[in-house]
Amino acid sequence: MRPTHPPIPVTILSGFLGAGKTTLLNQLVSQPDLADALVIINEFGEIPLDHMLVAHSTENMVMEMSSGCLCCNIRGDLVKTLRDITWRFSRQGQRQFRRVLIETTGLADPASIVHTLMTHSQVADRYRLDGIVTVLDMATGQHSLDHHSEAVKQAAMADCLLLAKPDLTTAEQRTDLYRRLDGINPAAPRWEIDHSHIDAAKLLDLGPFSTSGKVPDVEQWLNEEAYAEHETHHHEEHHHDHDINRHDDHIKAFCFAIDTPIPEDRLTAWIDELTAFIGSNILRVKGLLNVEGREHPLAIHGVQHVFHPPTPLPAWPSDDHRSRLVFITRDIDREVVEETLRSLHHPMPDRRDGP
Ligand SMILES: Nc1nc2c(ncn2[C@@H]2O[C@H](COP(=O)(O)OP(=O)(O)OP(=O)(O)O)[C@@H](O)[C@H]2O)c(=O)[nH]1
Repeated sequence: MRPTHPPIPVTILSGFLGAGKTTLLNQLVSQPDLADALVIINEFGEIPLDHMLVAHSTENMVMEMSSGCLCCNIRGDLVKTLRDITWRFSRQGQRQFRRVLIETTGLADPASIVHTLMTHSQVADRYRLDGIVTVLDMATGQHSLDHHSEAVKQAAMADCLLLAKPDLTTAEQRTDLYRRLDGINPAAPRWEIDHSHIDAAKLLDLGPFSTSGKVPDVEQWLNEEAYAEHETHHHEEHHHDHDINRHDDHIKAFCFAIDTPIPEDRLTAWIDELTAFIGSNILRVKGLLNVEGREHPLAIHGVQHVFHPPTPLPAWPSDDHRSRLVFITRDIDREVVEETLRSLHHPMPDRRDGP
């Protein structure tokens, strides 16, 4: 039977080894905004050290998953944990938490957790992804991005980037990292967190869903202006034969706008086509769509070949009623995605970056 409660928002906290996730978590869980959050921690090794650190510092309920890497072999454990916590952490039939935070290991691929959340029959109805928050060490971030594709993927998929250890970072390192992140993930808000200080509210309600009566900031969620700006700069830099993103050339970020309303059946066919042919190389796709016969927009978002079902929004966020889509891809050029979009409409999409 389908549960009648609204799905529980899940925040995924990712970040490369030693980036500062646990320090951040210890600071976050003492904040009132996370008083109703259940934290799930996954850590390598026999001794769940991180678990103890958090448990001793707060009164929040904390779960620990069995040791192993969340990205590969224990998705079954994640399903079991997500399934069981709803009754294990209930009192008199009342669930004692309203949201979940999952801290992943430094090597985890966030996509794997998102897939479990969105597709597994035992959890997909009960939970929804609220956002992927990625912590990046500002001092060593360049090195991690140079040498570890996991770090690039974690940064590219993020809805929000937390830049840790600014006190250990030179002005030059900071500038270089920001420029590089402009290429990998131009739109995610970036917050520098000195000794993990950040208001937890900035990391919550990052998706296109309304929670606790709050109207979601869909414009901020999509932020297609950041993609358009990035494409323009990227093009100009190529023009001047100076590509600051040379190490990340396989990551592409771009956006499209479509002027005419999309027939709903074509939208379904397009999602199928996209996921079947290039799904695994789409790190992130988000869209606000004007669908024929609907007064209000549909929000879509996907991570690799998994799409969240299109979500009707209560209103357009502005007077701009065009469909807008943003993509972060790996080894997939803009033109390839553009070609698939032909099926959605007859005139070609407005190419927002000019050339
Ligand atoms: N100087 C400085 N050190 C920090 C800051 N934030 C975290 N650290 C330190 O960075 C180290 C790594 O932090 P952790 O929170 O353990 O990092 P993690 O991402 O959980 O690490 P793993 O679990 O190993 O992946 C710790 O020694 C922290 O004290 C900061 O803003 N400034």
